[in-house]
Amino acid sequence: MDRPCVVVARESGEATRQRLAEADLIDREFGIEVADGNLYIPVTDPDAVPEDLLVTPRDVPARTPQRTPADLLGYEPTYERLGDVVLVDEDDPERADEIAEAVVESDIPVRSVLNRDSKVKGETRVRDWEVLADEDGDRSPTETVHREYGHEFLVDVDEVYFSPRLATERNRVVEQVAPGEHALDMFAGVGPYAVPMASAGAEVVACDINPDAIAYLEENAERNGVADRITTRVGDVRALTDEYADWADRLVMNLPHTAAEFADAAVAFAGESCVVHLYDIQHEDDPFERATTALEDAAGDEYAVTVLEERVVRSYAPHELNVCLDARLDRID
Ligand SMILES: C[S@@+](CC[C@H](N)C(=O)[O-])C[C@H]1O[C@@H](n2cnc3c(N)ncnc32)[C@H](O)[C@@H]1O
Repeated sequence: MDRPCVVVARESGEATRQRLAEADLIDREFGIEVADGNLYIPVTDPDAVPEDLLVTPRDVPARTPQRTPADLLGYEPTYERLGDVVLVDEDDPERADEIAEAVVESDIPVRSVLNRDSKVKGETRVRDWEVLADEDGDRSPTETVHREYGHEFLVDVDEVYFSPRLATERNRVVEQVAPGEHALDMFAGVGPYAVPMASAGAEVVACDINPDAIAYLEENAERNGVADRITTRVGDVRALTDEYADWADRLVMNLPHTAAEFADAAVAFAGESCVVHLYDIQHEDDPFERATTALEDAAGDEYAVTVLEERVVRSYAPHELNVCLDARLDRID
């Protein structure tokens, strides 16, 4: 029987599949079909599909039902998938073990199950993990390959900060990048902004204080074929203000809680006209005030600050929001 499917060229298939998955539009009762260089992705609600995608009827095969951890447990556990690693956030050790066992027994592809063992810590924002299950003793249970909007990232959550939850937000920023622009990723991690910005044609400088993050970023630049467009630096990004003074057309400042303290460095990096994506975590009452004020104070009468977008990325804690301020700095002659 025909089902509504998004049809897309195979090269853009993974990026489209991810967009549809994030919008929760994939009809998981049917399989994705590859034919004639195209992917046919069954969707639950054709009217909700973004207008730039084409929907067509197609007789795609029904999927054999998969056993999920929830089927085995009788309740819906909370977990995130990062490549073939499953990340659990469970305080009760018995319940954590029960979830890990169900995850391994289920039909989801998994190599290891990790439980959060601390909050993110210190400058590098890395947390401790407890290994609950490790199905392949030959590889590190904390290292995996994560795929996001057509790019792949090798990441070890024991060595570097990484969150798969920001995929849509990162793509929103990357979609604004123009070929040839200078983009400086001030807190780059393993490169989930830097690598796709380079793929979009930007000349990228990526900095991180964590040497392991930069080692992974360099590996990820190679994996995604953009190593020639990314320059890396290890250390406090403020040490680069002379080397990259007046250089940037775009700045990514993804160090929520503290990025606003780096507004002076951002102004030093800014060229004639520079778009800044400044992330913050603030109370819901006025979540953009601190970032806006910090940029305006740092800009002084050297740059005009125009707010382009005030975006709520996600809820962080009760009454606290993770937000992104998009602003443009234009030099005043
Ligand atoms: C929240 S993580 C974001 C990483 C990456 N942008 C992402 O989306 O996955 C912030 C990163 O900033 C780095 N960092 C912290 N302080 C820094 C500093 N002063 N200069 C450069 N990097 C810094 C940390 O090591 C960490 O990798």
